[in-house]
Amino acid sequence: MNIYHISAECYPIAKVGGLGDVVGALPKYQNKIGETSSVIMPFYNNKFTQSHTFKRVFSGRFNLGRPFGFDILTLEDNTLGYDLYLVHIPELLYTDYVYSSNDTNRFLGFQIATLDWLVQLEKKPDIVHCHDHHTGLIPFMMSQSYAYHKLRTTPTVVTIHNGQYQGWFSHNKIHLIPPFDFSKAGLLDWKHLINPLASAIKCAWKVTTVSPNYMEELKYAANGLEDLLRYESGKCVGILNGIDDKVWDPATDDNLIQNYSLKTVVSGKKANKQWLCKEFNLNPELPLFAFIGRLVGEKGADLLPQIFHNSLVHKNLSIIMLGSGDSSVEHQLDQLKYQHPGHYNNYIGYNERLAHIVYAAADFLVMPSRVEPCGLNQMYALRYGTVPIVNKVGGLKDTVQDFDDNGFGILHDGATVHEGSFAIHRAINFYNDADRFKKNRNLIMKIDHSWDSSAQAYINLYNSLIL
Ligand SMILES: Nc1ncnc2c1ncn2[C@@H]1O[C@H](COP(=O)(O)OP(=O)(O)O[C@H]2O[C@H](CO)[C@@H](O)[C@H](O)[C@H]2O)[C@@H](O)[C@H]1O
Repeated sequence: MNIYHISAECYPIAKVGGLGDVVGALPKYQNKIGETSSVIMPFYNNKFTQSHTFKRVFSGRFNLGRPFGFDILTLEDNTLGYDLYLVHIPELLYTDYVYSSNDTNRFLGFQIATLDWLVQLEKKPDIVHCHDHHTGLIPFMMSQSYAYHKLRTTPTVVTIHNGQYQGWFSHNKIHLIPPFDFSKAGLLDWKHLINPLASAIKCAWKVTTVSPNYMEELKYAANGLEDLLRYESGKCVGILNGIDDKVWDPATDDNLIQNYSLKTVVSGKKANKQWLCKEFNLNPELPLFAFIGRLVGEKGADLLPQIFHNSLVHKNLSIIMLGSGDSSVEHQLDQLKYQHPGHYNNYIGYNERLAHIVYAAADFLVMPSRVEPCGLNQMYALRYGTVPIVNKVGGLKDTVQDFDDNGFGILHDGATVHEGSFAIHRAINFYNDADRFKKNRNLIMKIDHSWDSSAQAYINLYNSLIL
């Protein structure tokens, strides 16, 4: 089967968050099963594109108010485990960032150029798999735009990684979408705006999201799309994300200060913890708690300053925070450095290598998310022998069970300061029960969250669409 994943992010080419991880891993595992799975993404101006060489496989021009030229590039010396195609539109996409506050034209251009290329391929795609709203107009264009008539019978799948972001824009840009029968314009609309995510839900053959529990939650809280998701529930399914267990393996991860396996976990985690604590002036003798992620409301980031402060006053833990986002949360967190020297520190920004070291060094990872479609951090934590402390939502509920309930992590019921602080208190008691904590660490490192079974679940879904 010839599968094309279309996405704004793909690790290691360009990653802002979990979308990049998923698109960088899923095709690799689908190829392992024996399918032909490729990725199409924008050609950004970044470290990866500057340090690799590419060859052109197609050139074209499209109209977006005025003509734009574009090239489809492919990677020379590709060791990614899947074919990679980059859409190079110098005037729209060749930027040193992935997202900005004004992305409508950028991602419209990306989608149009992608289809202009796909439609003229001799070997038609068997499946077009779109990820998030940046590629959400593709199912509409494939089924309605005259220019893509040849792709009308190609099944489309859309995966919602985050239903909060929908990419809406005004109807006065409708003329930028390649011509279609105007009586079908309703397929683009949601609440008087063109809503790419809503359009994808209406037009794709199947809609998936990244955990079964989040699929259920979306029917009641989807930033305005609840009714639509309930109405379309017959074609919706939740498939739990996996992790790339080649990239995320403490035994081989070359980001780490010291590698470790199940056998060497005690000394290995200790070496990483000591390095990190020295680097960030933290006490390595105390249990180390970590947060990694975007500092936004969905992640419960606004709760962190108070949760951390409540815990830090007892002086019985160290905390490292790695993330960026809301500037007032960044500022409040940064202040904790001065209030709790030796016990709290942070890195405000994005740092892939440091994230790997933090997963390895920490004893606990906190995730007080209000919304968490799947969450990858808790799965990385488990693989690195770090106990996740999570609010019981979305995919966190699907992947973490409480240690007091025959499980291995810490669950709290609600994204509140009280719940988050009390969970840390429980974690410290757990840590002090050294035998139980050690046994638990061995158990969590063995949990298999690799992509194998979910990659197969997607293949089964595609098969159900191929007539
Ligand atoms: N400052 C920083 N420095 C270095 N690395 C950082 C970082 N901040 C975050 N990361 C990394 O980015 C990734 C975040 O993944 P998540 O799944 O938690 O988040 P995200 O909300 O972006 O994704 C959305 O899509 C994914 C994929 O479907 C869903 O799991 C998730 O619930 C949904 O919100 C992890 O690899 C993490 O280590």
